[in-house]
Amino acid sequence: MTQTRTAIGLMSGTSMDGIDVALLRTDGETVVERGPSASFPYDAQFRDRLKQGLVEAKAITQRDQRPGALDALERDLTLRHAEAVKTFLKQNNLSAADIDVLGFHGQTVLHRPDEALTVQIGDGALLAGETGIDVVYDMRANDMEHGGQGAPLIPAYHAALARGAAGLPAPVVFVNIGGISNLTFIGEGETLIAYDSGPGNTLIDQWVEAHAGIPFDQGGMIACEGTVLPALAERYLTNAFFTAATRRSLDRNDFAPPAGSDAGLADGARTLAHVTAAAIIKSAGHLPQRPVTYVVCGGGRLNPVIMRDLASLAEVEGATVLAAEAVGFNGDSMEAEAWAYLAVRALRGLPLTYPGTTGVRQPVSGGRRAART
Ligand SMILES: Nc1ncnc2c1ncn2[C@@H]1O[C@H](COP(=O)(O)OP(=O)(O)OP(=O)(O)O)[C@@H](O)[C@H]1O
Ligand SMILES: CC(=O)N[C@H]1[C@@H]2OC[C@@H](O2)[C@@H](O)[C@@H]1O[C@H](C)C(=O)O
Repeated sequence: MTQTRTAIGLMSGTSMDGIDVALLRTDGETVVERGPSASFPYDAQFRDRLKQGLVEAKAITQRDQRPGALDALERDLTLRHAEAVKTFLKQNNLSAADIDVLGFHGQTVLHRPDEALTVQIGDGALLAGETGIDVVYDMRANDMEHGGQGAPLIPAYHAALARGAAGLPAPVVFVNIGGISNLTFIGEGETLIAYDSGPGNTLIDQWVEAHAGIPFDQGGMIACEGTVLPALAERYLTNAFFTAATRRSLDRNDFAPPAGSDAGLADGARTLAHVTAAAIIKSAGHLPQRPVTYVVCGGGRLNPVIMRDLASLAEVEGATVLAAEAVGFNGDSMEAEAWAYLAVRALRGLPLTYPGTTGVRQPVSGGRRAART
């Protein structure tokens, strides 16, 4: 029998809102148990440092380079993850000895799949030393080295969840609406197809930050006061990303927010919420079959304006949209759970990605290991 391991996944996503932590018991194939989860938000000052880090990362040509303040940022980001792990363990009456491995995503500061360059800052050895737990990190690189897009990596976990959830009307598509959105199609015989589907919340976040000084449009309160501006929406939805013959993964900066003169605050937020929903449906048009069910995770599912638009666009195609919770999953912690799952797969040398999920030449494992000291 294969060993069931207890893993903690750590995700700092493209929204740069904080660290999601989740515990998972798994053998790397079956999800034996989804455990507790928590979020540790970044303060405004640290978010600003991360944003500055994205600017400095543009100078990177080799993935181990850390120009400007990136070196210090990597260290501080890692120490914040270590603190998050320690607090999480304490909150759940656990000790380091109870955990077999940490799956550490780090923070993507640069993602250029066309140049086979993806950079996640995060020091695995430092995290292992600080927490006393083995770490698997840098899980995107090997996929890229084998011709993949380096993203998305969550599909293997979506497939495991779908296997354990009897009665989900198929074909099912998992949608993650984070800073960027991505989707995973699970068809007959576990056919797995996945790709980034477009801008998620990042345009909305940048828009309301610039024009209202707030980090995100909580509950879609601003968007629901506005009207969709069709010309502005079309500017995004006619981007070559949606019509290209092959799917490519996105960098946070691939889509820029509108100029201040393009819209008022509410109309801008409303239009961008529509773009988020319409981008998903448009991208789903590249799938071999129309989905019957969309299961939505990520922070975007908490914006009712996005969810309403997504539901009405899906309905036209005969599909139903469900928040992850409606089918018993946790939409906030799914990515962190996935990183726990992937870490255990990496320990077993099992594939993390497949030709259908990242375009990699053959299924490959990945990740680097750092042993506890
Ligand atoms: N209550 C809410 N109402 C509206 N939007 C919300 C709410 N909570 C979170 N969000 C949105 O979700 C975003 C965070 O989503 P999430 O944590 O899934 O992203 P991420 O993991 O950083 O991104 P990615 O999946 O691209 O790596 C926030 O920046 C915000 O835009
Ligand atoms: C390079 C990178 O960090 N990509 C992220 C980003 O955020 C969402 C989307 O773009 C996805 O491709 C990926 O994260 C998810 C968790 C993944 O790899 O599955």
